[in-house]
Amino acid sequence: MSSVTFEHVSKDFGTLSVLQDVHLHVNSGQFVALVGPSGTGKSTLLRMVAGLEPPTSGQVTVDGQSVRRPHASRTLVFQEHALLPWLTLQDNVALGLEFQGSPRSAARQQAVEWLARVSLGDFGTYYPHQVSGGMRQRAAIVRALAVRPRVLLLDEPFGALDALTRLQLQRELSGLWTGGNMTVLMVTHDVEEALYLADRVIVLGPRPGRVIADHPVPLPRPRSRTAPPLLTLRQRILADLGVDESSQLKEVTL
Ligand SMILES: Nc1ncnc2c1ncn2[C@@H]1O[C@H](COP(=O)(O)OP(=O)(O)OP(=O)(O)O)[C@@H](O)[C@H]1O
Repeated sequence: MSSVTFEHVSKDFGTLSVLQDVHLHVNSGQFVALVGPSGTGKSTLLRMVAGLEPPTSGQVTVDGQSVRRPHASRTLVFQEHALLPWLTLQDNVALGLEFQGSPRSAARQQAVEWLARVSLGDFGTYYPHQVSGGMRQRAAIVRALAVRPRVLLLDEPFGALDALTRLQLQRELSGLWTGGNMTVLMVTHDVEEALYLADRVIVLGPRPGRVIADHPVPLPRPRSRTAPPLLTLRQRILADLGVDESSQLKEVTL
């Protein structure tokens, strides 16, 4: 587990000011969700923690050390799964473990165990194109978890999935995270997903993105999605985002 701090972080792409003076401290072991309108720099913040994008000013630190380049202790999972198509699910998961120095047989055994934790125990020998989108995304998530990163960065990890699969994967991630000690930063457009999973929901305002609200979610897990405190928080977050409640959307995504 590691703490992550954004200290007065700003980011410009050419003349476009994307982030302005973002100040945020994420405690070691915390699960933080970032929500906000499209184009406010949420993915850019994750890429900065991953070491893929430097801030224009300010700094991003992990455990007090300035992030300068990618490191295996910080893993990024995208919306589009990034499994290697020429490897089976089992070998995809095992690969990261082998990079870390596990002997091949031990890595493959661990990969089987990880896949079983997300109901993919019977699919280890399948190639990515032979399984569904939800199954691929599950495999991508356990591939990231298997190497036991200190910081897990999730960029709309369930965004491309149908609603039912998304709910199922949210439940699985909640279970996996409770058992694994790591710091998680997750970007999502789904306020309910943020409230179901996170310890804290950070709201970014319109571009140039900055933190406009920071809501703790003081509920133990597993959570009921309809718990009254969550519904109250949801209303507050939607108000922060300027979403009109009268639209009566059953499931609100931004
Ligand atoms: N490498 C880049 N070069 C130029 N512009 C970029 C680059 N990366 C991001 N941007 C711009 O920065 C802005 C913020 O992008 P980013 O993907 O971080 O936003 P976001 O909040 O994650 O958006 P969304 O919610 O739509 O995914 C966008 O206008 C995007 O075009």
